[in-house]
Amino acid sequence: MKVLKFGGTSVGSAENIKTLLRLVGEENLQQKPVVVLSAMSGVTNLLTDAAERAERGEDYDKHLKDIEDKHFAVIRTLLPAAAQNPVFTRLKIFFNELEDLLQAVHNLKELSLQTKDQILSYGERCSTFMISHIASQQFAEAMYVNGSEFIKTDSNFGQAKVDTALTEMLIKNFYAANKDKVLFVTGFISSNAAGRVTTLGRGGSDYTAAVWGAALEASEIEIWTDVNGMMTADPRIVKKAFSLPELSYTEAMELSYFGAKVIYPPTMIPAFMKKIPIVIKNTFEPEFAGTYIKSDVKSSNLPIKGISSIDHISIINLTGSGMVGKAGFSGRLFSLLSREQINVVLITQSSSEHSITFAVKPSDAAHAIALIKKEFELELDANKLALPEIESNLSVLAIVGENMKRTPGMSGRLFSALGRNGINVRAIAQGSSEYNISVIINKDDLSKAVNAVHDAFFTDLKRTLNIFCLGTGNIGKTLFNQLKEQMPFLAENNDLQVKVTGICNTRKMILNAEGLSLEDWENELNNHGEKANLATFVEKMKALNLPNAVFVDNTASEAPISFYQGIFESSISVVTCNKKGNSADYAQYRSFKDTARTFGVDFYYETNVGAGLPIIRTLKELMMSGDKVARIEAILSGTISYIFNNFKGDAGFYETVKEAQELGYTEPDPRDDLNGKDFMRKMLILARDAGYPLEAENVKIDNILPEACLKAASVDDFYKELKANASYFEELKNKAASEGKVLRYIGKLENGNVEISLQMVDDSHPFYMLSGSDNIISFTTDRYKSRPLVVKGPGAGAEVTAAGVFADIINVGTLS
Ligand SMILES: NC(=O)c1ccc[n+]([C@@H]2O[C@H](COP(=O)([O-])OP(=O)(O)OC[C@H]3O[C@@H](n4cnc5c(N)ncnc54)[C@H](O)[C@@H]3O)[C@@H](O)[C@H]2O)c1
Ligand SMILES: N[C@@H](CCO)C(=O)O
Ligand code: NA
Repeated sequence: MKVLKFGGTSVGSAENIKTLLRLVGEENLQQKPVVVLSAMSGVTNLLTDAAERAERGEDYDKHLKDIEDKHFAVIRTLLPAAAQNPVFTRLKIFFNELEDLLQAVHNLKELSLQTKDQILSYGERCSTFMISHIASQQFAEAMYVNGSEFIKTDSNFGQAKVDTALTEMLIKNFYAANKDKVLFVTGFISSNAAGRVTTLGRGGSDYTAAVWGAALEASEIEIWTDVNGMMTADPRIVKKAFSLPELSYTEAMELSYFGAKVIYPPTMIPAFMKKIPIVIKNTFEPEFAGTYIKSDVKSSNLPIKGISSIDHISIINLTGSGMVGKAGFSGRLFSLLSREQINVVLITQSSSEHSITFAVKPSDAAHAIALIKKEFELELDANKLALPEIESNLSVLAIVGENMKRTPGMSGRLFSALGRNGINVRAIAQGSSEYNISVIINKDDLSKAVNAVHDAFFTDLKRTLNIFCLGTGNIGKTLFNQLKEQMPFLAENNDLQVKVTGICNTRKMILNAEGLSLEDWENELNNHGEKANLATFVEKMKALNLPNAVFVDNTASEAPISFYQGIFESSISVVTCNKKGNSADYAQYRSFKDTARTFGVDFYYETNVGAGLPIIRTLKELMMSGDKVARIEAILSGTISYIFNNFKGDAGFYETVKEAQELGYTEPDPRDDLNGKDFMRKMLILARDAGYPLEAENVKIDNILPEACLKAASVDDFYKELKANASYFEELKNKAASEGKVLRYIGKLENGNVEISLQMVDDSHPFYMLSGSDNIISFTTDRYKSRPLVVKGPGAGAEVTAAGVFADIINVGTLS
């Protein structure tokens, strides 16, 4: 059987409670799970506030009312009218008791820890009672359990210590007598020998789950929260942080000791003692595997598991000859602090024993100094000890992982990353277990430091790219073939692995964090994929939260564009051959670039212009190196180029267009090529990259088609009209030929103006000599003034386009 614990957010609203019950329903109900619940989010704070207000003699009615409303709204939403009454009645009894207690505090102006525990207990009791009743609509065997009756503790109110033997016996007996029930147990609360309510302190509901799990030898303890498990670093600081699939208990404790609030370390101890795996799962992304904390973790190639940090600490320095050789000095110091409940975060001592530095919470620092002055009065008076000094505005950063022990060079890597980034280290401590190396740095440097250290330790991973591919047409398919061919070479020569972790087309989609087989992807997608839904695909991609993720858009659709923004914001790079994004409104183009930059990810779209030809890149490098673009002249429609190069002699126009389509040069809809729209998009993107904030309507286009072709409502009609208008095209061709010229469709950008025109050029024109689907682009710049820089070659076709997409993908994370 399993123990499932749901935290405050998971029970925080009607919607979330429904999700929670669905998750419980998906369990194997043959072996009844035990469900441990927290108070609804916000309620514990409201209760604390109310109690403190009462103590000060202030009004607390609004707090009570808020708590009541929160619960009653859920009852009205999730229970049918007929079933509401008993729950309302019971909760009203709870609220009356609570009001009496608060009234008593108000009268006495005194709030003992014992009374406070009693008051707080109503948070868990209300939520759990209510939810167990909602659950009973779904499973008849749902039962409310006041957990305080089964977890027996000492009388240390606020942070009680569990009597394990007695507790385990009580839980076992109770469970045995109620084996057929799904127990909904209040987290956090317990009771002492006299039956008074006690509480288990911070992270108390996790602790409840661990205690029940250990007593019942559960197969697993699932902690359902609102994040995707434990991550390599605080994701608010490190955008590239990713979820860890597995951790040992020690690693999890070290990681969460500093910062990672996912689970409170002591709560793991009961599970650790009985080797029961703890799984951290996300209620809002249940399909995400989460983090397993267990004893037999698979060996991992990660040098460290993560970086944890404490945002704000103070350090206290003690120096003086009084410490030298005095066994027991540090003993006296630290037992004093522990007696006074001051938590010492970290200690370093110089080898000369001349000084001791230790870190505490800033709010404890002044108290610690006062205690030291009193305890060491004699030493201070005799000048054997200097007055203790406090330094504030500091942070702790720690790297954690069991592999450190076996791997030399770990601290070297840590300190060189800090050094390279100009971060000053105030103090260092290495846990004797070698699971943890901690440094104290300035608070202002914390974010930079954690990011730099994350990069330094997880760069190997950078070499695995996880790609999510949209579109399996002409370009998408060719890309997969190229990837398959090239994979062994990349692994061998570039330490690079490209994993296809998702594929989606208009019909089907499939995702797999392990990577999909490139031999068999088509069969996998068609036979094991689910029905395609782009929004779901993107959500699932984000949920997988893989490092170095790249979203590859190989469609010609508008649909994916609206997702780019959110994808960048999830720190995922985008590679696209789809021009629709960059050629829609300027504001959107701008926002894509800015967002990608803010989130430190890449946005590559080389194939938007001239397929695989290095055009976007060339322009970018010209601009970055300070050159100024005076003029761009270009032929950028591979399709029209092919048509003009092959529509000669006896060849018909219609047949030539068909050929271009069969050769894979045209857009999925060839009208986009012939009406100049595709060319317009490319010119617009170039102009924007060259620094002009233009819109599509600013581009002047010469039309090369007769009216009837332009108006064709479908591709079939379009081809019919091309046939019917054969003479129009013949005339064009003959006119050019009679003058010894060729037809060229040429785009020009000059002084922020863009136009595309149909021209007849003779052999003195640089664009005269072209063949196949060639594109040509000439950049006239400050530096390339009298003779322009020219890029020329095939600018359409599946192989060259897929190759351009491929190159963009492998550049992710490596080019700036
Ligand atoms: N052909 C070229 O030479 C060339 C050159 C440069 C750029 N491009 C660009 O490449 C892109 C793809 O062209 P293609 O010839 O491979 O097209 P295609 O029609 O052969 O394939 C498009 C694929 O996208 C999928 N798709 C469409 N809308 C989708 C959606 N909303 N969600 C998920 N999947 C969707 C389709 O199922 C199909 O698999 C186009 O944007 C084109 O402009 C092509
Ligand atoms: N259809 C496009 C493909 C390259 O973007 C062309 O003919 O140029
Ligand atoms: Na290109």
